[in-house]
Amino acid sequence: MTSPTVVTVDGAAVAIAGRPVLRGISMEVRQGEFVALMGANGSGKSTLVRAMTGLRPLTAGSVHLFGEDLDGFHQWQRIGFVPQRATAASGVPASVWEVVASGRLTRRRWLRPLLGPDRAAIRAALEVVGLADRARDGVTALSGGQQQRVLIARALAGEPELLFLDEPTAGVDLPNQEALARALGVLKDRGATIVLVAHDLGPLAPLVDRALVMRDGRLAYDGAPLADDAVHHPLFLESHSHHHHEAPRHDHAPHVAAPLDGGVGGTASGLGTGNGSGRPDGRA
Ligand SMILES: Nc1ncnc2c1ncn2[C@@H]1O[C@H](COP(=O)(O)OP(=O)(O)OP(=O)(O)O)[C@@H](O)[C@H]1O
Repeated sequence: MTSPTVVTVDGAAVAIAGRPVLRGISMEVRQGEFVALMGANGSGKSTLVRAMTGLRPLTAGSVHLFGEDLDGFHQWQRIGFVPQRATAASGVPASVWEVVASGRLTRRRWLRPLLGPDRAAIRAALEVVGLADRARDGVTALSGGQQQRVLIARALAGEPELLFLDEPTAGVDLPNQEALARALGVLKDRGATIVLVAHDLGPLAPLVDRALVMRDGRLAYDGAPLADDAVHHPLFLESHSHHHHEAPRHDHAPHVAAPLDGGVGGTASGLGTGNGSGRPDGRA
């Protein structure tokens, strides 16, 4: 049985200051999938995640979350989002507990005190990221990698069914990357759907069901996870020009074998497509 689709992007385009940044993006994410969104700097990964969460308006196409058009979407308590290069320490100094508790806001009634289930969810989220013993500490006392884990815990405290993370491992040391991978593994085991932007997968690699690789604002690959070094294949590197004055032409997109060429709508769920036939180097 196929799992329901939780994210559907259809013909999406985004322009920033008149410049096309995303073009012709069509893809789906199914319930319970762990999808890695990869590609070179500036290829449009963050913009796509922002478009999928309604933070960046589309200039064409549509995004549906849980089958509902983003324009009318209101079930935000089902969604978690950990933005790029966010620092848990920005603004007023707060304790680890307070930052994680703020992730519970979407589940609480307005101005009601934290209830038993809220406290339990916050404690559980801190356990998952391995910071239960640091709850009372100020976030500024933590390392960058630990702060990133606090942000993951904040997203987990909302008990999201669908979690977006933008480069959670960037600038994070290996032990913290491993802790993060464990936390995301717990979430995956609970059945959550995860869409994660990453440059290199590192310890996250075993969790990834499917990779999407972007190049110049387009999807260049959708299929079985790639080895980290394959993503640096010339096919996925940026074109020489960073200016996009010309109308995009389809024949500029790298030709990658199935599964992108496969199904109707150009999407492959990755369920049952993991035969390696979509490797950019053409090797099966
Ligand atoms: N707010 C903005 N204003 C102007 N240009 C932007 C803005 N946000 C993104 N861009 C441009 O859109 C393109 C895609 O950027 P985006 O951040 O989505 O790429 P990315 O793949 O996430 O890159 P990185 O790995 O560096 O974060 C880049 O050329 C970037 O300069």
